This record gives sequence, structure tokens and C-alpha cells, in this order.
Amino acid sequence: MSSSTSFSNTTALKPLSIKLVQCSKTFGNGAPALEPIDLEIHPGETLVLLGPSGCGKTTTLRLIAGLEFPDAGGRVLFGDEDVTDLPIEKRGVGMVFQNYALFPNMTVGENIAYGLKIRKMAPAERLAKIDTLLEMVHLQGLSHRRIDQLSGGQKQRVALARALAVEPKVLLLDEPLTALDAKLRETLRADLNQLLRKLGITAIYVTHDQGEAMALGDRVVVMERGKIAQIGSPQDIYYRPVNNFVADFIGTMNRVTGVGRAGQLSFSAGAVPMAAVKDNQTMTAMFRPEDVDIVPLETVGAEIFGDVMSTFFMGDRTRLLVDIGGEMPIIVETRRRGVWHAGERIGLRVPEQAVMQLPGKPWEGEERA
Ligand SMILES: Nc1ncnc2c1ncn2[C@@H]1O[C@H](COP(=O)(O)OP(=O)(O)OP(=O)(O)O)[C@@H](O)[C@H]1O
Repeated sequence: MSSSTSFSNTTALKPLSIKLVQCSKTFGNGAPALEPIDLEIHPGETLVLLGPSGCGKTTTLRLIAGLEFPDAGGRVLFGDEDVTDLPIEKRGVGMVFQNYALFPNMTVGENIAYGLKIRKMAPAERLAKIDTLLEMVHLQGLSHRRIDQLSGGQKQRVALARALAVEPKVLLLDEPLTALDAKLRETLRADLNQLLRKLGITAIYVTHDQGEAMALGDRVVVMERGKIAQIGSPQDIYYRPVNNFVADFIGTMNRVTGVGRAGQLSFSAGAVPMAAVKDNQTMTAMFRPEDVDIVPLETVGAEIFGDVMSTFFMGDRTRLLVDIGGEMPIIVETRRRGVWHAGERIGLRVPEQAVMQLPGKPWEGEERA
């Protein structure tokens, strides 16, 4: 993206904060799709709503957009303004959908300028604006193309340019990359990341893809069955999950249960370091597959012994399933080049900083940060 790209007023506008206060949503006479939630989106941040299908992500986004309205008592605030009862066209939001929602019988330029025409922007100004936006989304020179002559990735870039054309106060994106193939998704994700940061616009992004959530979100909201399970930075969510749902939804988690002994959690196949565990206390420790080191068996200090059950070579890394005599095998991911065989006995070490525990358990009543 060239540094000459300007986006007239949007970058000069003060980014907006958004607040949902006790917003719930019940459709028909069913169970609530959304329990009462409180959520604050900081000015200029990209907030990602992440969770499995049906958890209420899209409903939350649509409440912010003004495409749905909360049950009685819920309030939506844009800055200091209460927009709870305003429809979408009065809220100043730009939206991008998974299925592009472009006008198929119009050119790229006409699609982008649609909202500007409605706002009666002068033709010359409109053309200049289209060029700026096309450059911003890396589609220079494509203004006259028909929509059906574009690839999926290009269509989504047009949809993004169209959403930004009217200089919205807030950008809302609902699974915008889901329809694209993996490589394209990554390219567009990187461009989008750069663009959102450059514009400094408040953005809310819905996805069920944890990689996308981590890469794009300043903060991530993990949702489960109409509730917010956790809000935090991608690192918080990954390294400090507040419950088992979050721990298992994001990445892969190993668990071992053992008994405290001199700053370690001991179990039949060995031990992991855990300064917080008290002697004779039963606890479960969690750790990520990529944090487990494979160490030679004869190494002094190899903390866990296990038997390789199976291996999967994944190109940039190898994944091993290792039986350590517990209920579940341990999953190990290593970037080391090596070949391991089923039945082989190996040593594993988990560094202390990689060992996690769920907050509040088993220390009932202990406050979490
Ligand atoms: N218009 C509607 N009428 C009735 N039920 C609805 C409506 N919209 C959503 N729901 C229900 O509300 C719940 C939450 O749906 P929502 O679309 O917000 O989930 P989601 O997390 O975005 O899921 P997905 O990733 O599948 O889109 C689901 O049980 C869904 O079936």
C-alpha cells in the first residue's frame, strides 16, 4: 500500500467507541440466541467475535449494525449517542459480508460509488474517490471491470472499498474471508490487517477461524452459547484461558493430572514443573503441543517418559501422539527435523513458563487477574 494513499476525512475523524449494555436477543419464542451481554469496543480497535457456529456472533454484530434490535432493556451506544432504536442507515456503519453482496450488473467503480451517488457527491469528486479506494484495496485500474469478471478475492476487495467509500464511523465484517481459499485468505488477511491499522477505524470482525481472530484482533471475544466466555488480547486467550471451553476452542491443549511434590506436578510417567502447586495437592496442568521439547532419554532432567503412538509429518513441523499412561495421549509438535517411530520411547520436557492452570481451580475463591 503506498504511503500516498489518503482517505480524506476518515483518518481525521476521531474513532468511535461502542458499548452494548445488557443486550440480549430472543427470536420468536425460542431460547435466547444471546444472553444479556455487556461489551465495550474501544475507539479504533479491531475487536474479533470468535466462537463455534450458533454461539451468537452474527447476532451481536447485527445488533451493532442496527439490523437487529435488542430485547427490551438492552442499549447500544456509539460514543455518547444512544443508537438503540436507530436503523442501519442512520448509524453510519460500513458492512462487509461473506457473500460479497455486490451489485452484479454494475461495474467495480459503480459498486464502490453507489453510496456516494446517493449522497449526491459530484461526479469528478466521485471518480477521484473511486481511484483512492481502488488503490487502497490494491485494485488499481479495475474500475470498469464487471463484477462477474472478478475472482472471489477481488470481489471481497471491492466490497471492502464500497463499505469504506461512505467513510463509516464503524466497519463491521461478517466472515469476510470464509468463502476464499486458504492462500488467498492469508493474503487478504494481511492486507486487511494493514488497512485497519492504517485507517484506525473501529472495526468488529466475526469469524469462527481462530487463526484469523489471532492475526486480526487487538482483542478477541470468545463466545459460547450466547454468552461471552472470555475477552482479551490474542495472547490472553491463548496463554491464559479462563475455562476449558476457551482452552479447547483455541488451538490444542494437553492436560495431565497429578499430585504436587516439591514444586512439581508428579504423575506415573514423570512430572512437569509447577511452582504454585502445594505438596500432596491434586491438580491438572495444561500445556500446548508446541511447547513440549523432545529430549534424549538419557538426558538428566527429562521430566516425562512416553511411547510414541503415531506421527504426522506436516512439512514445517511434525506432530506426535505420545502415550504417557494417562487417559489421553500427549500431543507434541516439533519443528526439529527427525524421524520418530511408533512404539519408540522418548523423553519430553515442558518448560515451567509453558505450564498453565485454569484460574480459580482448585484454589476455590482465589481471585483472577
Ligand atoms: N432470524 C433468526 N430467527 C430465529 N433464530 C435465529 C435467527 N438468527 C439467528 N438465530 C439463532 O440464534 C442463534 C445464534 O445465531 P448467530 O447467527 O448469531 O450465530 P453465529 O455464532 O453467528 O453462528 P454462525 O457462525 O453459524 O453464523 C442460533 O441458534 C441461530 O439459529
